[in-house]
Amino acid sequence: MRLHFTKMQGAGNDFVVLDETRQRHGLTPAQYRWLADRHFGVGADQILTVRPAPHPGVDFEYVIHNADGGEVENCGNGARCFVRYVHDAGLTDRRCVRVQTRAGVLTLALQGDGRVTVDMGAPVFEPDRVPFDAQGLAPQPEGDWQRWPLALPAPGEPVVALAVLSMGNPHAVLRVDDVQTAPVAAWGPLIESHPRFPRRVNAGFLQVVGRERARLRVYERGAGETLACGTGACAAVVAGIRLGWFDERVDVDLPGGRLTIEWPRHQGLAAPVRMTGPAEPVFSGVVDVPELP
Ligand SMILES: N[C@H](CCC[C@H](N)C(=O)O)C(=O)O
Repeated sequence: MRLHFTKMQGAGNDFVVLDETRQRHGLTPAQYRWLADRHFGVGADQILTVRPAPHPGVDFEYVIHNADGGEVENCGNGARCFVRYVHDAGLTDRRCVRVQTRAGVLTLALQGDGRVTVDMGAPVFEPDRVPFDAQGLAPQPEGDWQRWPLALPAPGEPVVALAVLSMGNPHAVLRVDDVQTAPVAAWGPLIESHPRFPRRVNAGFLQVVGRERARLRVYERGAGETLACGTGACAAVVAGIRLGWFDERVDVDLPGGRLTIEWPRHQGLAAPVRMTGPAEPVFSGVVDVPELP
């Protein structure tokens, strides 16, 4: 199947963008995996698909597949690239669009300086909506929101304390002294696939630099460590604000670039998280995707 695509990146998190506004391609998980493969395919952390609005309340449908071929609920860096794509491709003349994802509706706005601001919606702590093992995940009263002990499956591994929450997609945040020396390669896969997370989880390694500065590395569900994770930056800042480490606006430095996250916690736990960061096209191309079951 011959496909037109556009390669994009947001703070180094990279994407293949497909336009299905006129027709569906009907790709299989194996074909999404092929497109994401950095040796046999195009190469990307995620595949983003633009589809027509499923209802009048939004402008487009925004569909996300991880490099492992699985469809997921949300992708923050991808959302910024999404609005840059639909604007540059002439699919809209608006600089602010609303999109429907599996997790809900996002509002995406192109800024004058080329960056993009996304209203990511409210974080979710309730176990019945957080795709985790609900055991013991009842929301804690403010102030003593516990960091969750997680006994890693490997015997002899230390018990780590994680903050778990959802930005539409699941996140587990671990505080570390220095992201450079954090055990991302060793612990990331263990946390990602730990039995406590029945739909797996994105594992964030957070270094608190100051009340308005953080450094973060993320071992992403279905993609491994990426150069940036937008929902991961949102989850880390929200967890840090609730645990008293941050003010309500934090610059987060990830290996691929900087994201600015704002959460007006004083408005309540249901306050929406806003993320601002870069979104850049890299190249466009045509590729023959093999027939894969
Ligand atoms: N790996 C994530 C999806 C992509 C999220 C990330 N690339 C972002 O920018 O938010 C998951 O399985 O939930």
